Amino acid sequence: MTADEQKKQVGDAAVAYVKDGMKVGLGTGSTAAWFVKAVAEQIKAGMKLTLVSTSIQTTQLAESLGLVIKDINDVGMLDLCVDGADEVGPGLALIKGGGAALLREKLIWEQANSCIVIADAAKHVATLGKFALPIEVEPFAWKGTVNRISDVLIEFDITMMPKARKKGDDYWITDGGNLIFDVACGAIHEPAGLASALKSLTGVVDHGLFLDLADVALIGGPDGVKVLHP
Ligand SMILES: O=C(CO)[C@H](O)[C@H](O)COP(=O)(O)O
Repeated sequence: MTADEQKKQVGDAAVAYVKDGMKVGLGTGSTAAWFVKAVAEQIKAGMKLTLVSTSIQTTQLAESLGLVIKDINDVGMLDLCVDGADEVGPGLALIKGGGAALLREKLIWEQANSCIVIADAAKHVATLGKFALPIEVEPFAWKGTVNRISDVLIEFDITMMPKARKKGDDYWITDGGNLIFDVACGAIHEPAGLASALKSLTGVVDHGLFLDLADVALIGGPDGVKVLHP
């Protein structure tokens, strides 16, 4: 079973958690895209949902399928958010942001009563950190911010320098107008400590560690979908 087949498998499986009348957050990325397509099928079949999106990319996909995306500020608390991840670790600690949507994703996740992460089997790991940790940085005075990030990383025995994400020759700019720096951590032994240390830095808008946010993980694989809880 290919990774893409597993992504479809979990995107389709997540629809079982969606009930008529719910307010639902749509994640970003190739796995979440399968969920968006499955939601579009449900709506075509008559289900009524209020939808919000975690990125311009997802909004464009949803609208191309005929879905209506509401402004998050007009809908209050969400019932559910379904999104992909780059790594799913112990306790459903996650690395997200491979698609550079981590800030809007985290905002939507934190405004949802329940969050489901969907991923193919390769994303399920024993220790977070093989996937480079994305950090979203305010562009003004970014060099100073990156120096402060490097100092924090050293405190956590991470010696790799943050690397600016680029699109061709240009810096990658997020939907919110910020830069992304990726850190090849290797292994993150203290995710909670690292998350709060990074978040405390002026100039760091947010980072891709999603801790204590996922309620359920659906992991794809040849033997079917595994359902994990923290
Ligand atoms: O966090 C994300 C975007 O910011 C994505 O959910 C994550 O990168 C997984 O993407 P994919 O499903 O394409 O592997």
